[in-house]
Amino acid sequence: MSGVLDPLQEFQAIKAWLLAQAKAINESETVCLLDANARVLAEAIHSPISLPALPTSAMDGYVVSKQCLENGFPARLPVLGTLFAGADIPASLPQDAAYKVMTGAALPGNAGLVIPVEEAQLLDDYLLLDTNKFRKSHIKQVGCDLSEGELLLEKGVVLGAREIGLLASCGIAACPVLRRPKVLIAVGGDELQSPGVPLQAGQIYDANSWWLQAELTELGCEVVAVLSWQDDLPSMQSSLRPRLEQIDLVISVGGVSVGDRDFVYDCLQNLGEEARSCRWRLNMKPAKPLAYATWKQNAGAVKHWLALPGNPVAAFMSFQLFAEPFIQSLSGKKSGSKKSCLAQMVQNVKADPHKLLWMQVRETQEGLEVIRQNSSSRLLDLTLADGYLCMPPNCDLEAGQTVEYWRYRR
Ligand SMILES: Nc1nc2c(c(=O)[nH]1)N[C@H]1C(S)=C(S)[C@@H](COP(=O)(O)OP(=O)(O)OC[C@H]3O[C@@H](n4cnc5c(N)ncnc54)[C@H](O)[C@@H]3O)O[C@H]1N2
Ligand code: MOO
Repeated sequence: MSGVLDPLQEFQAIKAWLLAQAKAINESETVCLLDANARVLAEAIHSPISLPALPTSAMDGYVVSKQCLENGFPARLPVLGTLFAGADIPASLPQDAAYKVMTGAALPGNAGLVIPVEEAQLLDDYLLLDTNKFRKSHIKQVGCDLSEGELLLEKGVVLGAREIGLLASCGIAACPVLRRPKVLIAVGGDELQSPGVPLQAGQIYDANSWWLQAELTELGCEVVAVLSWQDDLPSMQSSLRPRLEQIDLVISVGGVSVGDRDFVYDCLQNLGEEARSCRWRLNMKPAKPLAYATWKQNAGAVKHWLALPGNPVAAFMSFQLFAEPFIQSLSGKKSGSKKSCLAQMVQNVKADPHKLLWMQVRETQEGLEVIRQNSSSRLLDLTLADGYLCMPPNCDLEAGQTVEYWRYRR
């Protein structure tokens, strides 16, 4: 793909090709509403009931029948009792009397008007209806919020508080959701040490498996295991192979470049006869090297491997640009793509003459500010940033210019 296309087109083409490989996992399970948060709906859901199911008072007040209203005003009506939410409903309202009524109380079919307490005139326990001023009935008619059979949620919707509330309001206690993608995290390098353990000379702390677990959990994946490989191919293969049966996706970080001990692509090429693998060195910074493989395991299940670069910021950007949308597709999410925002630049920023740059940006009162270092390893930049923007080669940015950027989830 490279060589013919400019860096932005090349990036877009690779991303589109990768996303075309990520078919939604087509297995579902039923979960109760409490466990449905952040899950992806496996089927469209229609309302089994109308809301409200009966005419209902929208106010605390007095209710009179349609016949009362036809009788005309002025009228002086005795108040026979009170209708409460959840209590028994009279079969019909009388034509010459009123009831006191509370918000949410179901009403008989011939209810014509609810007069809110604040607007009602009472004399000696009689309701006085002496004007024609009542413009609103304050009665919620059957199905005015939802009618039976109405589409509530489409397949692929990610369930959150609003969706769960809607389902609960229709009496739905459990719903079908797609199985979460099962992901294996693989990081490696002889230099890696776990946080919490003192470093030996030449060692560094493993950062990648940690942010990656946080990202994957937030995206609704099941992280099946976190493996750390040593820098030799046989041990890498022997630690990974037994795990491949039980996963949908491997995300590896590191070992994908051209170093003497970068064995990840060798691993990708040895995943079985039907395996297909690709590697790229994109003309961009960060997130230059990338590799991908897909293969079928014994039972025919399709598996994927996304190999991201080891430099932590490069890996993080590679995750944002490729892995996150890939996982959204795999998860069957209806609207997986990150929405962009617009803002005005605070300062001038020089583009690279040849490469596409992904720049970390911070939102300020004055506008959008670029965090200038654009380092592939400085994780501090990510914590200072609110998002990132794309600078194609030679496309300098000027102060005051409106630019598109993508915001991090938090
Ligand atoms: N001759 C070339 N060398 C390099 C190129 C190139 O095009 N030609 N590309 C550079 C770029 S860009 C990147 S990005 C890196 C990617 O290399 P790898 O994916 O093979 O990653 P490693 O070599 O394993 O590690 C790179 C760097 O990141 C540190 N690292 C690795 N894993 C972790 C981790 N889990 N937590 C924290 N830090 C980690 C590792 O120690 C290295 O410093 O290649 C360049 N080289
Ligand atoms: O992607 Mo490397 O991606 O510049 O550090």
